[in-house]
Amino acid sequence: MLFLVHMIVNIPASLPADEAARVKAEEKEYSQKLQREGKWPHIWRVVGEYANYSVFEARDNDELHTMLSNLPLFPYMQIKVTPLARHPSSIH
Ligand SMILES: O=C(O)C[C@H]1C=CC(=O)O1
Repeated sequence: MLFLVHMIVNIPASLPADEAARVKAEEKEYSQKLQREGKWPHIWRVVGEYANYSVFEARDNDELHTMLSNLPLFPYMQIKVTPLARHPSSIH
C-alpha cells in the first residue's frame, strides 16, 4: 500500500543545539535506511518550509505507524497521512 505523508518539523528552541544536531543525524540515517529498503520511495522538501511530502510503501497501517513513530524527529513533527489508491486513468 502507498501512503502520502506530510511531515512538518518543529524543533523547540529550548532543545540544546548539540542534541538537535544529534537527532537530525539519526533521522537522516534512519530515513536513508528506509529509502534503501524501498519503504520510503519519495521524499521532497516543501520549498521555504521545514517540511516534506513523502511517499511510503507499507504492508498496512500498522507497519506505516511503526515506521513513522520510530522517526527520531517524531516527537517534534506534525504528520498527516493520506492513503493512496490506484487511479483508474493511470498507465503505470
Ligand atoms: O527534513 C525533514 O523533512 C524531516 C526528516 C525527514 C527525513 C529526514 O532526514 O528529516
